[in-house]
Amino acid sequence: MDFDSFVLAASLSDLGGERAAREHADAVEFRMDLAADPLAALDGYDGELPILATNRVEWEGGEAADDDARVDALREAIEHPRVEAVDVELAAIAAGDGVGVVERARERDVAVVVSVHDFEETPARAEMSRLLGQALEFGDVGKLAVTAESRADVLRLLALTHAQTEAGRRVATMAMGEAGRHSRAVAPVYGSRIGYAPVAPADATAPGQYDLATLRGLVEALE
Ligand SMILES: O=C1C[C@@](O)(C(=O)O)C[C@@H](O)[C@@H]1O
Repeated sequence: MDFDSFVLAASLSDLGGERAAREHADAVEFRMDLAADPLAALDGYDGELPILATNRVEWEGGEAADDDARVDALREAIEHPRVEAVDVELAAIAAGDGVGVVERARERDVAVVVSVHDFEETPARAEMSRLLGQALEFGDVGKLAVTAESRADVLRLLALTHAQTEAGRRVATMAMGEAGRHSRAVAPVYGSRIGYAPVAPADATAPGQYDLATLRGLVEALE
């Protein structure tokens, strides 16, 4: 996965959902933290879509405990031939335990998405810019998911997305929550490289997500 252009990822906790995702998605985001036996699921994967592996830690909105097992599982996932990208939290890199994942991904030629989530607010532009700058020191893509409370929040995120893209940086941005919902359709217009969507609305992995078919339709219509 090179993220040269927009990638729509179907967020799945069960890789069996790939069949239903195929029609609209470019990739699967496998939420390992939400799966019962993620490494066995990877071994049994015979889908068509490439996999972005995420093992989201609990303090960043996921369900994985913050222990060695989480990071070890991510490292093992990288060895799987269909895993073409891996998500590592910037905070995990800063803490040190994410560094080995990035290094192994580099050795395997697996793309690295370094992510930051803010479940409270949309920070000031300078702060968002700083976070993406740090993420891009380690990742092929810097991903920033913030929480919007107003249209002004979304505008700030979109303006930043546009500026980063114009400067040749690969970023993925989205505003979580109701007020930010439309950002998921509009941010790709300004250069955001990744969108995330569940196949069915009930399986949303973040607040404000559209279902996959809807997001594909919106992104296509705005292209
Ligand atoms: O980091 C992200 C982005 C996301 O939080 C979203 O807002 O769509 C959804 C997650 O599944 C994914 O890992």
